[in-house]
Amino acid sequence: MALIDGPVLLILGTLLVTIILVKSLLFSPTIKRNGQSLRKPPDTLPLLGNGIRFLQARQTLFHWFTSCEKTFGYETFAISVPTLPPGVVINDPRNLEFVFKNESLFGKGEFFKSRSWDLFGYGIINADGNLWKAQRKAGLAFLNTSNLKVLNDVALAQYLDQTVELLLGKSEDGNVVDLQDVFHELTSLLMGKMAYNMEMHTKDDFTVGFDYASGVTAERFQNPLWFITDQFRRPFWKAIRAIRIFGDEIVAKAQSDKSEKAASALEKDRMGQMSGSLIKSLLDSIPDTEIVADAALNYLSAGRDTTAQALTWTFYLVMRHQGVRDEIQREIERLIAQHGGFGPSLFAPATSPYILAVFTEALRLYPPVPFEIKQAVASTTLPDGTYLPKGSVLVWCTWAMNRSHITWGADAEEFRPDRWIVDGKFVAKSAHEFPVFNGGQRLCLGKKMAEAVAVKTMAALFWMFSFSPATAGERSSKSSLTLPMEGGLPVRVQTRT
Ligand code: HEM
Repeated sequence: MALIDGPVLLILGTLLVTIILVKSLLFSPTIKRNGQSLRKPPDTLPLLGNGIRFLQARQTLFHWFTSCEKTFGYETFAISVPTLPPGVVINDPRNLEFVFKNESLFGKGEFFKSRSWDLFGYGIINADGNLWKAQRKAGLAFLNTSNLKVLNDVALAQYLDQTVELLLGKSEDGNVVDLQDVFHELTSLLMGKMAYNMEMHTKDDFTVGFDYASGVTAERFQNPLWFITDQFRRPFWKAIRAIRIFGDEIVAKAQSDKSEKAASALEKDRMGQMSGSLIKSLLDSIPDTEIVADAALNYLSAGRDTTAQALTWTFYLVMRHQGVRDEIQREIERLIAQHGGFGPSLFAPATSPYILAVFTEALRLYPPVPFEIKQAVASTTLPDGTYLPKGSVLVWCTWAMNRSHITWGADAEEFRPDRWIVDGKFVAKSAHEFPVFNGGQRLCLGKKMAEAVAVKTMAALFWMFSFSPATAGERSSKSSLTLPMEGGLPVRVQTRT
């Protein structure tokens, strides 16, 4: 579905043409390579540039970036959208390595912040400088090695038992179950308890509102007139209000937890001691509770939605590849045989190379954060000689980079987990070749957590159940800042005999 249609498109079109004319009179782009202008995608229009293309549905845009990558290979090319600063798309891992290594030259920038402000506010996704440092430090404390062990071995094990119970019920009554919902419930319970000491569910008003607001925010990056059109989207402002109220509730709950007697902490079990440790760290290091609330909401979005979506795409792909399913089974059986039984700490990224490879390969084809946008804080030159004036927008499309034939070979579009295995071991790629978790100083803080949660969940569920799709055909993603599956993933589930 296109983002805008009918008469609205006509009015916006007229407005756009006016803005373009003014802009082209006032501003001439100066992005160059070796003194020459950069090549543009073949369908670039005079004056409108790639503006119309960006109004199209998100999935169509992914395909467009992928076809541009096929046309240009690693060559950096120019894109232009009316009302926006001049921009480039990079596909060469060398250029991305430069961006990751020179974080101070490429900020989130006004382009990103202005669009995501309503949703992310002062949170880490939007923050630069000291505000970013304080939130990152609190996150590092939450995700330290001993906490991760409790999170995986105790909390996840408990919530996975609940998931298994639910699926057992579905296997008995033969009803269809939406696996995306199942995974979202699992990660909501996990993040809610461990990070905030709260019970959170996938159908909570906050979650539904956040999902909707994320979709509208994503469309802002495609619609150059978002600041006008969004004024009339009342459901969006309602959702934003609900999100803010929930942020305040998280902080209020943490403050009241904090004022409980310190002595009671000594009596708690390991899970009790870790519960709420992210929000505690945030409150300890940031005096302003408004910022703490934003930080808490950002962490929730970063940690739970991405992981649930990644698991959904993984199960979708495995259901379509019986050979991969069989290989997962062999790895599970091998580990169980080695250890004499099924235990919660048996399956981890380090012990289960093939399961980790399956998850990583699904992330390659369906990266939960499919685009990244930065803005040049100062004029700079990329390793390939592209000169970017201050303020230029720099985009990389992880979705397209992950399908590059140059990086991944002729079978880049195929789901082939074996590409990650060498001599029986999982071999990772560098962040600039495989930017699914970002890189440099802003490498995703939850990478290890996501991988550990995924491996355990896959092992537990594939050991117990077989899954088959309840609907035919390919699935695609819906509009969002991340990559939720449109319509969820309806499946039938059976216990394995
Ligand atoms: C498969 C799952 C995940 C994927 C693919 C993923 C991917 C990413 C990406 C691409 C970014 C950079 C976003 C940007 O700056 O525009 C990021 C940042 C971040 N992620 Fe993850 N993430 C995942 C899971 C998690 C989990 C489980 C957590 C834990 C709470 C987490 C916490 C964060 C945080 C705090 C940041 C901001 C880091 C910073 O700016 O310094 N992520 N993630």
